[in-house]
Amino acid sequence: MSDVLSRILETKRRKVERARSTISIEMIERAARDERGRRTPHSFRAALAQEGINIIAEIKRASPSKGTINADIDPATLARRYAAGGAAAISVLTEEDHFRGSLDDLRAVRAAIDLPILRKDFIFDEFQIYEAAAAGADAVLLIVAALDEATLARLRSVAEGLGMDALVEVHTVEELNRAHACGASVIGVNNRNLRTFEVSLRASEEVAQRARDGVLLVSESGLSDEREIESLTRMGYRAFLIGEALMRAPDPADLLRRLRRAQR
Ligand SMILES: O=C(O)c1ccccc1NCC(=O)[C@H](O)[C@H](O)COP(=O)(O)O
Repeated sequence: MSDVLSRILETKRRKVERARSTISIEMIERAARDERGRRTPHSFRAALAQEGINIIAEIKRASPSKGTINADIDPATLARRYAAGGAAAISVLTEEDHFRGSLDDLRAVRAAIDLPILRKDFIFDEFQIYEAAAAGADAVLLIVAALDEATLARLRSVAEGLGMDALVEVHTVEELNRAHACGASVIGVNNRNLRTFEVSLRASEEVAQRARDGVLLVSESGLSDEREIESLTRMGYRAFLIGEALMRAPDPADLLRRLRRAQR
């Protein structure tokens, strides 16, 4: 596991332990089921399988690779701009120490827009999936590099049991094989190497060549212009996750519209 990932997981473990000592797993599970029952849940997978270019627009205040990106945004206002630009779904980074996100950001986005929401965090415990659902998320991120096979499979089925999707993230073909083994049907390919922070579309290219039929692939990270989207659509991608470029764009709705017009 990369050093950065180990450091993030270490701080996250302490946070989850603290949260678990204030609210029981039964209570958070009940809150999750209540929230899922209160509204017609959105299908993250269906939103990404629509015709054309489907973009998951991310709310990302800061990151380990870039430091502060745009820390003072109002998540609800930004999410409305993303929706106006035709985003298929919204990703909210909820990790606090390295990305300056929070579950409050996710709740604010849930109250503001009517699109599927992904909780983007470092998830290793079902408690975090219940927290995500209780805050209004429709999908969670599961990072293959951070989880053993049994945990990956268990967390995926906890998400499914709540009617949520799991975006199972890989960076290499070896990780893709582990994602296949756990039955993942939505697989995100992170173009960013989490050890070196180097970004290359080769990751998306290599994984696309080995992905099983029927799996919905999402190309993630380092995307900012039409040419990259065009080249990825030629590899078979129709779903993309974009953070920093949208966070820095003077008019994120306009950038989304331009990217969605990219041609094969
Ligand atoms: O972005 C980072 O520096 C980072 C470092 C360590 C673990 C995860 C990291 N990012 C999470 C993401 O997956 C990205 O936020 C997401 O794919 C969007 O990437 P980008 O469009 O490059 O902001």
